[in-house]
Amino acid sequence: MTDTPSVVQITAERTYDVVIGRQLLGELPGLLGAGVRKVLIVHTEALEASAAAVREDLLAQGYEALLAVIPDAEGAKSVDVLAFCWQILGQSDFTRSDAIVSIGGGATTDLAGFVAATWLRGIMVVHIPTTLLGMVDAAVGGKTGINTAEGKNLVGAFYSPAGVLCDLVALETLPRWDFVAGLAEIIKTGFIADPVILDLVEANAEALTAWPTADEHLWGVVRELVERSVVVKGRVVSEDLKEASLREILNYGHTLAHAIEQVERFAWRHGAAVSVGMVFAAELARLAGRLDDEVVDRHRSILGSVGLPLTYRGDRWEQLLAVMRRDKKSRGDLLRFVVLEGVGKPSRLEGPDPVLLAAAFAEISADAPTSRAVLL
Ligand SMILES: NC(=O)c1ccc[n+]([C@@H]2O[C@H](COP(=O)([O-])OP(=O)(O)OC[C@H]3O[C@@H](n4cnc5c(N)ncnc54)[C@H](O)[C@@H]3O)[C@@H](O)[C@H]2O)c1
Ligand SMILES: O=C(O)C(=O)C[C@@H](O)[C@H](O)[C@H](O)COP(=O)(O)O
Ligand SMILES: [Zn+2]
Repeated sequence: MTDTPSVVQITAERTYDVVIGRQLLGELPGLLGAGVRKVLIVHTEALEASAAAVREDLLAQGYEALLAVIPDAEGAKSVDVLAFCWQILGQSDFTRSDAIVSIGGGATTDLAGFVAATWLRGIMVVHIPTTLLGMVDAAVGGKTGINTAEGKNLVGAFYSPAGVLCDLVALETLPRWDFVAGLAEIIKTGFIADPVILDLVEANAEALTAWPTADEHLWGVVRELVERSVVVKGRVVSEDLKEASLREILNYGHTLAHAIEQVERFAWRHGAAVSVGMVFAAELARLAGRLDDEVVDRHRSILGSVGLPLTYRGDRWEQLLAVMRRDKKSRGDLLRFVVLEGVGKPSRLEGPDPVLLAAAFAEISADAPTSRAVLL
């Protein structure tokens, strides 16, 4: 694998680079610039060593650098953790010329991005994603936020970072199932916009599920998957940062996924829920006469081939439906879904008949009928 970093430039609110490569932490001062004096490094305990290394580096370069240790995973995305970070910033006199650096998975970058968006109505943030999902999706594009008791990401802001450093070295320690969860968003990107991604995953499925790996070829594949996913996301958010329309395609599979996460009290990984959500969306599109069997089958085969779940328990439909009504794509009583009309051909399905929705859910419920003739 080449050691030369690749750069994807995004113009959304501001112009910034997403740098993809190895050993990139030395690039951080260049992204922060000379005007910044204080930096709050937001991280979880799992990333303590990386955060300490970044802090040492920044101190050596003359910055004042503080650490904020936040809870792991979805535990970070709460109003209490947000207030904890605000308190550190306030007590340390952070001004508009200071900055936040996040080091961690998507939960950390979502929280830290929202801290940056809200402190003094917006200070600089640089993300250093350390999960596959963070690199290909969460750290890129400026969606930030927290959960509330009523649902996932219900409070947040669109707030673009000043830069993103995807240092692939971080993936060496990423546990297999967190790596696989990241593949779900990569596969999503393949279905909505880049079929080459699907080919790459299909050709390397077995090896990808044996993560972590020392196989140089596979590292090259992972790098290409990260680059391709970031290119798609960058293109979409550069055109529609605030999700007026096009950006909704990045939400493929998420209407049901977020409901599953909520009903499961966040015991499911986001990527796993997105996997089930995409199979549901594919079934919905098929039942609505929009998508052919072949593409629906390809959802099950590719997601299943990397070990992602394809079904959900059948007895929670009413609960899921209630949560889905709070999805950000809803308009009043109108439920709206991103569906596909083919690979790379996303569209919307608005206000589907409740019978159709229930039938699509029956197809993915753990006690799903083997026949696909539910509505025929
Ligand atoms: N803002 C967006 O556009 C966007 C996009 C996709 C997902 N998200 C959000 O991202 C979150 C999911 O992100 P995630 O899958 O990265 O989960 P996560 O942030 O919960 O991280 C998963 C686990 O990996 C650990 N970890 C992180 N980096 C590691 C490393 N290098 N080595 C070992 N362990 C490491 C973490 O401690 C955690 O336990 C969800 O909250 C989701 O809503 C946001
Ligand atoms: O960037 C986007 O836009 C996305 O929808 C990407 C999703 O993968 C991500 O999970 C996002 O956080 C979901 O956003 P939400 O608006 O549905 O909360
Ligand atoms: Zn997602």
